[in-house]
Amino acid sequence: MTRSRLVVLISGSGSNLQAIIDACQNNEVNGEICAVISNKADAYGLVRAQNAGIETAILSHKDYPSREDYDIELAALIDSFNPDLVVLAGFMRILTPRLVQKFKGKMLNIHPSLLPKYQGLNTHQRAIDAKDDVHGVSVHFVTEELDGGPVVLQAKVPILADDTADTLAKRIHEQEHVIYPLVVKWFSEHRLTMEADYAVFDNQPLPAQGAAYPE
Ligand SMILES: Nc1nc2c(c(=O)[nH]1)N[C@@H](CN(C=O)c1ccc(C(=O)N[C@@H](CCC(=O)O)C(=O)O)cc1)CN2
Ligand SMILES: NCC(=O)N[C@@H]1O[C@H](COP(=O)([O-])[O-])[C@@H](O)[C@H]1O
Repeated sequence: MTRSRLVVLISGSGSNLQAIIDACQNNEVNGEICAVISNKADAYGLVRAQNAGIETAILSHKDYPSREDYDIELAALIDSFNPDLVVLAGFMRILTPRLVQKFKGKMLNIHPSLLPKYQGLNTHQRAIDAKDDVHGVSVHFVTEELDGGPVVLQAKVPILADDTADTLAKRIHEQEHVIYPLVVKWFSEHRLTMEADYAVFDNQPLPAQGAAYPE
């Protein structure tokens, strides 16, 4: 089966990018990352991509007068790699409806909350401040509504009494690196559609290789 062409967008450390790089390199995912695009020149994820021999591009939003102008350029850059899937992995820019519509159904994002709770930023601290006992992470399709697209897979993580945003984020990151490659794998095997509702994993043991995806 032809490998899915992936373009990954980042703004920072790129640990989710690294998880997907590793999953592609060990053939857990039938995909190849054609390019990594960052809006930040100092994103460590660019180093991760270069170390893996993956083409990188920097497109700074600060170089454009408006969000629309930036997204026109970003859409053209993404398109130039002819992706089957666009993966937002810590990409910290809100995308305009025009760009979202161009890639709708083949653009995923990972968000550090159990959507629809805590859309937006600073989710870990907000969950702690609300005295929630459970938090988590969601992989969802990207739509015009910020963090409002159909959720594909979530992982739940308990909030411990002595948790800080940093200690909670560390445990959430661990689950991110499990579920994001899994969802990318399902997409590369043509098993996902925006129209379906998928299950939520309560961090149960993940399906055996090749098992059916959520009922
Ligand atoms: N149209 C959409 N765009 C984006 C989505 C989406 O679902 N629909 N997901 C986000 C990812 N994201 C949370 O998961 C997110 C990223 C960035 C922001 C934000 O407020 N960005 C600010 C700048 C913040 C900064 O530079 O640190 C901004 O764009 O002005 C909120 C949520 C990606 N885009
Ligand atoms: N709103 C988007 C958002 O906050 N995404 C979050 O950014 C981090 C990126 O880490 P990484 O650069 O190490 O993959 C991840 O925790 C991801 O959930």
